[in-house]
Amino acid sequence: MTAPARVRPFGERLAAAMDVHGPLCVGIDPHASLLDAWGLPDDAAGLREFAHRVMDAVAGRVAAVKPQAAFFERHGSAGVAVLEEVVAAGRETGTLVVVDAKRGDIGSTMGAYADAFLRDGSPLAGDALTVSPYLGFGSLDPAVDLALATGRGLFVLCLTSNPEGPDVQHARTAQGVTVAAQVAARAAALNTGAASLGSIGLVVGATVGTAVRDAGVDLAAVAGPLLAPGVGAQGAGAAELAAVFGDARRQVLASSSRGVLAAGPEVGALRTAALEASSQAAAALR
Ligand SMILES: O=c1ccn([C@@H]2O[C@H](COP(=O)(O)O)[C@@H](O)[C@H]2O)c(=O)[nH]1
Repeated sequence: MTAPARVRPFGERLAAAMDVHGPLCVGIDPHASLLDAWGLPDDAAGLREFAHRVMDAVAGRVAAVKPQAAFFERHGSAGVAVLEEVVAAGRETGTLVVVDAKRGDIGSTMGAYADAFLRDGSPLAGDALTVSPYLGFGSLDPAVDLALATGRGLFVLCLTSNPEGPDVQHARTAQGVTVAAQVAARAAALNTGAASLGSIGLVVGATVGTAVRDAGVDLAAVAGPLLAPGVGAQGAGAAELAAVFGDARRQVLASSSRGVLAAGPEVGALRTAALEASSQAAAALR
């Protein structure tokens, strides 16, 4: 009997993509204001044109794209269909797709989210999904299991880029460690034995300043990818990336949405902005 083909883990695929293209993820966040600035209607047709222009500009040229599910869901089922098209375009062009849906629920419901976003054959299943551990890290088990079984990945919210995050993430558990440090330790345990990067990553905002140190989070020990939103529109740049991530900088996938999308609507201008952001991230993180 032949052994089943081994699926290549997400972490390995992401490490390879970052080696080729640099450490940038382009966020696809079709804000109503951006649709307007691009001369597109704030409806599913406008959304579709926007999303395809971004994919035309960056697919095969950056390590990953990150469609923000909320901006697709606000257009109802027609918007979700466009999200499915983005996922399909990523598959067709060999571009990794991180679906930023930040799912998190009790374990039994988490199984259904995993089925939607991480199961082979699901039209919403990209290469990785953002998830929230704030119903308890163990509630994510169905997503962890399915991601690892299908060669997909997770990015678990750890230290988010918004100013409200520390209220929860810097709080201390009964064991005396911060919530963020505990999230990081759980991710590290899941990446034990991974060949290059593990497939269970964290979200750590590039805007968090000294929070990694303040909250006692050991990012290098995670041995998985670190998705770093906050680059561009939220104010972080090369200096912040280098300062926040220190010794863990080789694990970082910097993420910029509006910072790149503001260059639209022309495909060439979007591509130039993305490649420039990618070079800057590479220089900051090398
Ligand atoms: O801590 C987090 C987690 C996720 N995000 C998401 O990233 C983008 C940021 O967009 P910009 O236009 O580059 O500011 C957006 O989809 C957020 O939901 C984050 O910003 N911070």
